[in-house]
Amino acid sequence: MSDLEALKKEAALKAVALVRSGDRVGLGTGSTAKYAIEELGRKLAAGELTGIIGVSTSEASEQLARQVGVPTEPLDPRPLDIAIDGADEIAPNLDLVKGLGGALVREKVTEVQARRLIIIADHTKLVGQLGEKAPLPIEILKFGFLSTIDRLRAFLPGGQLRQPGAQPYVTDNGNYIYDARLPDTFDPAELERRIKGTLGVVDTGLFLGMAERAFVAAPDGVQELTRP
Ligand SMILES: O=C[C@H](O)[C@H](O)[C@H](O)COP(=O)(O)O
Repeated sequence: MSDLEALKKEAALKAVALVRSGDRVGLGTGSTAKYAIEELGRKLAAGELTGIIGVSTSEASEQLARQVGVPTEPLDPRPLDIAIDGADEIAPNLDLVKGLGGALVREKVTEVQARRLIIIADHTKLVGQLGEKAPLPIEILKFGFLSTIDRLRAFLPGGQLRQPGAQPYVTDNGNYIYDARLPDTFDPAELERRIKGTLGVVDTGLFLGMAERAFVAAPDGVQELTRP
């Protein structure tokens, strides 16, 4: 395991330590959340946790949960006790950019119902301001996507349709993603409103005011950050 992978796992174990038997747990998506799902499976198998139910934020996490023995249920209107997920950027106030793994919409729809959203990451995800390192993923309808991108480019120029190969990337919801370049200065809440008010947009990877705390692992230890 590389040093960075070891750090991601360390952060994940800290978050899973907050899960209590009987909890309904939002299962995040990505290379860091993977370690949390595996640890939940390990704890269930070892009898260190009982009766937890996972709610997956992607097909990939659902499949992993099955593999490691975490029982799951689809999202319903009941609150989740806790959700554990990674992030692409973490601002000092714990506002986040998420969605480089393509799961932003299911993550947001699920995690907004969590009493506690715990973010796990390695130290490379910390930024002074959102947009510093990562683009902002915006999920858009496939239908009319070029028109939607035109509308977005009017105030977010410089982004691009996510297209890793010959075809655009398709989300679990059957949509496309526009990876937007964020401006140097902006008001996150205002930008979120503006993007979501754009015809053809499903949702954005801005997670504002949602995370309760973050475990951020660095070579000299795991830092625990809480929302001010
Ligand atoms: O869509 C993916 C999610 O938002 C991930 O939580 C995010 O991309 C971080 O993933 P990773 O832990 O692989 O860096």
